[in-house]
Amino acid sequence: MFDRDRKHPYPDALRADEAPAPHALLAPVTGLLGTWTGRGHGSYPTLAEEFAYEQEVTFSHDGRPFLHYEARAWIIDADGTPMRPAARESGWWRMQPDGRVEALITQPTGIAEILVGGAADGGVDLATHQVALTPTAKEVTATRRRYTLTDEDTLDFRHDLAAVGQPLQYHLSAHLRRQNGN
Ligand code: HEM
Repeated sequence: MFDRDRKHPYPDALRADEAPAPHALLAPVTGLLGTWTGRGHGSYPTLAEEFAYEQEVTFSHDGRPFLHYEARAWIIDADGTPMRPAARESGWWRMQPDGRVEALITQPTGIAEILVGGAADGGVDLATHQVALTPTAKEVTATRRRYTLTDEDTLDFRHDLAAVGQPLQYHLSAHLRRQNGN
């Protein structure tokens, strides 16, 4: 049985200056390591209303040349009070030479995305390579995700979406701050 108290022999690191040392191929993305939180807005032509949300995003690594990515969001009202849980996703960003990135991201809404792109100058730009859908998932044909480190503690995020018959266009943007300590 899984022993919750057992210390994992290969824990993930949330910072570049803690063990294990980041793999050399992580160099273009070490600035992303850690936990980020902040607020964002979203809309889509098929939705009656815009929405505001709060999000927590974590990037970690275990010394190998990939990041573990985890994000969860919840809808908030105008005062910032949580209204209901929203999107969750997790995945792996496989770093290649020259800052190329191959990402695999899955969502509980039945969507599995494979994205390719690049990391350079404090920014990551990922676009759909393939999308796989479970039989009951909404139709998603493409996404584009852009992350920009505006300084070492501030991460801007924009997510474009092609879904339910609509062309690729704005779905979300958020302004995230690094959580203290990581
Ligand atoms: C921070 C992350 C996200 C938030 C807060 C968010 C929020 C929302 C909200 C509030 C809706 C309206 C339906 C509802 O109330 O549930 C929606 C619809 C939708 N979202 Fe997102 N979303 C996020 C990420 C994503 C991602 C990553 C994808 C796909 C890759 C996606 C694809 C869609 C689709 C396909 C719809 C349905 C549109 C329609 O049927 O008209 N969303 N989203």
